[in-house]
Formats: sequence, structure tokens, C-alpha cells
Amino acid sequence: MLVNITPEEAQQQILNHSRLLSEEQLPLLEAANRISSREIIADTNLPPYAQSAVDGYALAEKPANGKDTYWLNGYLKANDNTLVPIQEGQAVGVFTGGNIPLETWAVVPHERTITNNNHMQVTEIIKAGNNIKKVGEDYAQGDQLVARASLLTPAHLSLLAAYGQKNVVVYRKPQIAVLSLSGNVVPVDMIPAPGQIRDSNGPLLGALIQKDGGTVVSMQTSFGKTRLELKRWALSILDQIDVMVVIGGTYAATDNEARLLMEEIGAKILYWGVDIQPGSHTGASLLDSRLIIGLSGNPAACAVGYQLFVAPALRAMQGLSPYPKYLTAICSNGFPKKTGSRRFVRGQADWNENGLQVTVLPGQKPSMIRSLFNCNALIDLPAGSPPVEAGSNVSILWLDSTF
Ligand SMILES: Nc1nc2c(c(=O)[nH]1)N[C@H]1C(S)=C(S)[C@@H](COP(=O)(O)OP(=O)(O)OC[C@H]3O[C@@H](n4cnc5c(N)ncnc54)[C@H](O)[C@@H]3O)O[C@H]1N2
Ligand code: MOO
Repeated sequence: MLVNITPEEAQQQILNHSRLLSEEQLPLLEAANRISSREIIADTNLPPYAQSAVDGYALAEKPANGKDTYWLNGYLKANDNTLVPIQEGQAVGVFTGGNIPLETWAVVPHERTITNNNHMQVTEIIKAGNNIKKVGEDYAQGDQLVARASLLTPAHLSLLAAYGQKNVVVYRKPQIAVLSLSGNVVPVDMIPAPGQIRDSNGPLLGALIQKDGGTVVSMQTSFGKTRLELKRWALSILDQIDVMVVIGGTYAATDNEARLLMEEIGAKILYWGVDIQPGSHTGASLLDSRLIIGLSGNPAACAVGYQLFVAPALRAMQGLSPYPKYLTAICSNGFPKKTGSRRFVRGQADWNENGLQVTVLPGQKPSMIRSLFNCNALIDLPAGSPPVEAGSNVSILWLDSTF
């Protein structure tokens, strides 16, 4: 077992055991915000035929001197056969998105023409190819429509619909169980006695897990449960889940509830203790190839631990790049404390005319929830850093799933 390691070493341990999930096929609309598990290649051109971009007239050739009169040879409806080439001196009426005759030189919008019985005169200069949507100008046969492991956006859904894909194959959602193990934590619907607090970390993680594409299969507190009941619950839920997150009970040297529970159910401890603040009391284990991740109980420690250790696992399991982006930002208000261990300070990052700025949010004690509001970045301060002066550069992790 590794002890008191760096967050990068802990992430590596977790990623070593974050298996890519199996696939499922979903109707197109249900696939929004899911991760494609296959590359999709265009089997035809888009558009498949040359089409008109306007309601107007397809011309056989360039108008003489920029203006000319054509013989108007009827109208092509959107689904009419267009294999008949347009004849010299002719114009054919066409519709937006509809087919155009073979060998059309350009299409002129009807408001740039004057028609008189079977004659049509072009009133403005146009150029070759004007208002023609060329075959494959959007996507050509063989182009990549969706890369494997892409987050399916509204643009993807639109493109897949244009290609007639009613269903999409995606990675299934990671299934997660959350257990709050802290002795003084009670469920949300209970009135806490003196010394007790409500489980606020469970819902925090539940919401983050859903943002990161997971499903919360079960959320429990240890309140009122015997050790044996907790053990039975953990073992019974195991075959329904991919990851178990255990909150709290991670610290005490001899009475470490989280580690004891993991060991009692037969999990192999991968590491315990990570050299960071907040959230140093954190560890992970493996049971039947499932990860059990233990996070510190203090709310901000639990939140930081989720971003550093749980979110990367969920991303990796769905085929996404596990790591959040590291960026350099100007710290607009500074941070007054020097650091002992490496510290992850909650911040709000945004761009303005001076570049990327980050503001240290109020309420930085690990026991407080306040710093999670508006937090979209973790400021990564190295161990032994002096206080951060306002206006200096800091390194930030740009969070994918904000609080
Ligand atoms: N002598 C020492 N005492 C403590 C140390 C230390 O190094 N030496 N570290 C402190 C730090 S930092 C933390 S973090 C906690 C870690 O404790 P645990 O992970 O064992 O967590 P618990 O004791 O179970 O809980 C701590 C605290 O967190 C709150 N909590 C826990 N679960 C929840 C929940 N589901 N929702 C909301 N809040 C929760 C609660 O206030 C607990 O009292 O140890 C310190 N002590
Ligand atoms: O895990 Mo504690 O800060 O280190 O809250």
C-alpha cells in the first residue's frame, strides 16, 4: 500500500483501475451529452445532390453583359428528377433546398429577376456557382462525422439526424454508490442533535456525479446502521456499481472507519493519504476490480477530492481524457496564507481584457461550504509557497463539472 503520496500518484493508481465501460445503443435524442463509443464516418455526401440555396431560377449559362433574357422552362419541385440537363438559353424555376437541373451555371433569386409569361430577365450581375449548394460541400463521403469518445453535442445530433442515424452507440453511464461514514452525520430529513450535522456531502457528490455522466445507484449514511449492516450493504451493492465513494471516517490512525470497512469487505488498499490540503485524509481500494474511493469528510475537502480523484475516474470510464485543463491565471485578489502542503484553493476564473483572471473565493476553511459557490477552478499552490500577492500568476485547474 502506498502512503502519503502526491495527487498525481493517487490519480495514476485510480486511472490504472478505471476500466472503459461497455456500450449501449440509444435513440438519437437520448444520446445528447453522452459519449460516443464509436467513430462514425459519412457514407454519402451532404448534400447528396446539388441543390438550390434560394427560391429562384437555375440558369443554363452566364447572362450576356450581365443581363439577359431566358426562356422559362417550368419549375422543378424539390423531389423532381434532375437528370435532364438544362438547355442553352433556358431558365428553370427552383426552390430553396430543392434539386437543380444538371449543368446549371448558377441560380438567381426570383427578386433579382423580372418574369413576363415564359420569359425571365436577370436584373443583377451574378457569378458562376452563385446560390448552388454543391454535392458534399458540408460533408463529403468518408469524412468523420463523430470521433470515438466525443461528448455528443446538439451539433452532433443534428449531423447524425441529417445522415439518418436513428440510434447512436455510446458508453454506458458509470454506476456509483455513495456512503457517508462519518459518525456524526445524519440523513437530510433528520433534525441533528447537538454534535451532529446533516449529510450535505452526499447530495454535493450526487449532483457532481450526474454532471460527470454518472448515475447514483444508492446514497446512504451510516447513521443507525451497525458495522455488519454497512458491510452487507457494501457487498450487496457491489455488482450494480462501477465505483463506490465513501465520505468521511478517513482520518483516525487506529479507528479509520473507511479503511476498516474496505478491508473487512476484502478490498485491497491501493493508497492512503495524499499530500494536499484540504483532503489529505483520502485513499482508494479495489474489490473485484471495482474502485472504492475514500474522501475526507470536511465539505471542501470532499469537494476537492471529488475533482481530483473521482471525476477523472468517471471521465476515463466513459472514454474521455481524465485530466482537467491546467491554465495560468492572474490572481486578482491574492491569498494571505503560506502553504505547508500543496494547497487547492477554490477560485472563480474568467477572462477579461487582461486575460485569464482568478479570484480566491470567500470561506476557504475545509469545514465550510461557502467557497464552492461560483467555483469553477482550483488554484494549485505548491507546498511551501509564500502568500499569493494580488496580480501574480497562479496555476489553475479548470473544472469540467463546476459546483
Ligand atoms: N488530530 C487531527 N485531527 C484531525 C486531522 C488531523 O490531521 N489531525 N485532520 C482534520 C481534517 S483536515 C479532516 S478533513 C478530518 C478528516 O476526518 P475524516 O475524513 O475522518 O472525516 P470525519 O471525521 O468523518 O468528518 C470530519 C467532519 O466532516 C464533516 N462531514 C463528514 N461527513 C460529512 C457529510 N456527509 N456531509 C457533511 N459534512 C460531513 C463533519 O463536520 C465531520 O465532523 O479530520 C480532522 N481532524
Ligand atoms: O481533509 Mo481536511 O482539510 O484536510 O478537510
